[in-house]
Amino acid sequence: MYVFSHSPLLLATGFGFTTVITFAILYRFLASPYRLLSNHGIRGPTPLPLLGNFLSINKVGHDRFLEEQIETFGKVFGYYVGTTPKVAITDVEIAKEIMVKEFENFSDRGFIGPPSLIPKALGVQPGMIVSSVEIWRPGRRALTPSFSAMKMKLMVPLIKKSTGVLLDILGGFAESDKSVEVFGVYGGFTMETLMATAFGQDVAVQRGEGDQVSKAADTVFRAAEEGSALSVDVLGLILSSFPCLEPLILRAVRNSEAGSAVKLMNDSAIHLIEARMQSQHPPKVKDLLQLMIDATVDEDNGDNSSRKKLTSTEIAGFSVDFFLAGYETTATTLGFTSYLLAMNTHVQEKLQVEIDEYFEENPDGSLYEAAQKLKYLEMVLFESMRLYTPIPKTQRHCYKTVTVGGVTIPKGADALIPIDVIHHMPQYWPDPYKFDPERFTAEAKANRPQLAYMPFGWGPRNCIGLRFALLEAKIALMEILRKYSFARAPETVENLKPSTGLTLTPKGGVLLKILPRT
Ligand code: HEM
Repeated sequence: MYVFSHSPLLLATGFGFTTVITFAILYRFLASPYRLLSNHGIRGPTPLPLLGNFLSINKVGHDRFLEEQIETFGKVFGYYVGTTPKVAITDVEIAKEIMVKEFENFSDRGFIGPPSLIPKALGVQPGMIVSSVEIWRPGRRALTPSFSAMKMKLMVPLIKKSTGVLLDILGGFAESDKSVEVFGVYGGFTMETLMATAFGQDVAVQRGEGDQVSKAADTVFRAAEEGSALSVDVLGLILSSFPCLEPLILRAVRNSEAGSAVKLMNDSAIHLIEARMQSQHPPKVKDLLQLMIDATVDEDNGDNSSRKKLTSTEIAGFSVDFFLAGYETTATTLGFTSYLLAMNTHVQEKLQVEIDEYFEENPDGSLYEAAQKLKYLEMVLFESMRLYTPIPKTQRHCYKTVTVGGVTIPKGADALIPIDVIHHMPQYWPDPYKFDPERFTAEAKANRPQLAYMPFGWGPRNCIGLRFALLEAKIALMEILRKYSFARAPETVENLKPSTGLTLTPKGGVLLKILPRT
């Protein structure tokens, strides 16, 4: 019996059996997270253990992957990045319920890649973009009045000042007949504007002059331009499947050039804010920084009984946040719009007629009024942001299993709203890749569901800088187009292929000619 039970055959069989059982248990363990969505009736592509659908996403790109799944599964489907469950929502009514009606259950964005890690890695106060609802709510409540239409009027002199420098720079290209890489030029412009407004720093960034802070800002800008070695999807995969690696990733963020630059910006902002708080002489021109210093927030639950000021650390977190959220998005909006105007000269001419007529009829008209009144300018900008959506995706983390529009979204899943995919859906946008500002007449807008267009997101957690961004972009375009026209350069590519990360950027930039208007 003893000898029999230890025969090599039996040993081998026993070993094989144990191995099979071990693999079966391991597979079951590894596959278990992937039952969440199907258990709630959400269909989607088959995930692989640990990787989820990462390989398919990586192979064709996130956008193409989403389009393929819509073809197979319809407007709502589920997939996994690593083990993180995602429910992609391209049904605009369901998106609206998630972003507005069910907001309390979807109040955070959850993990959105590198930006989520920055505050944790650097030990700085998170701003609004990545903060959880407890930090976000009082901050947003305190700062919303700083972005009101009236307060935005105060920003005009600062925006105008950096627009003046932008005009000089473009004028230089017009004179020399050299092609200009517009994305780089606009990056300098939006950075200088944000340095002046959100950091209270008067630095000639566009002229290449810079102090420590603007150099740090430039480092962050370049890091974003070059793209992170760890993409949003790769980081999502690593952290969901191998959470034990988080300390390593945090260390990498801390030691990166961009990480040190953000830390420097944050620390300098604290220094500057504290100096301003102690000063008896607030600045003559109110900037965003001063509005934040002046802002107050309810300490109790909204009964106005006691109000407190934001601390310097909190304000610094918001300043850095506004910088990160505001400079590249507005710069790329201006870049893509300039490209589209160069490629569609009839639109550019119509826009110039609108601008010229307005200023002929209102020789003393303010830039702020003009920005509100010029309808075609807004139509052009809106269509540009539809075609080239600066922030292609947003998301909301689900805290409690809930059924919206007949779809049950399980607790722990991210509801992903692919704004750019919605912006190209043929049922709302016939011939979706055509540039056509007429899609934004009042009549055309009334015939579409509201959320078919949402470049600034939607609901209580939409873009707080919306008014600021539109004002800045409109002022820059008005001032440029009064003096110059954009034109194709020999290097201008016919079909721009932008790359999609957290923001949309054109690979290799865009070269255009600047022509003086006669
Ligand atoms: C054309 C320029 C811009 C575009 C297209 C844009 C777009 C967006 C989008 C899509 C979101 C996410 C909204 C959502 O999840 O529903 C967002 C959030 C945000 N944006 Fe913008 N943005 C722009 C400029 C700015 C500027 C200039 C600032 C600041 C001065 C800014 C500050 C923020 C902040 C702080 C958030 C987070 C809001 C929150 O969580 O409450 N953005 N933006």
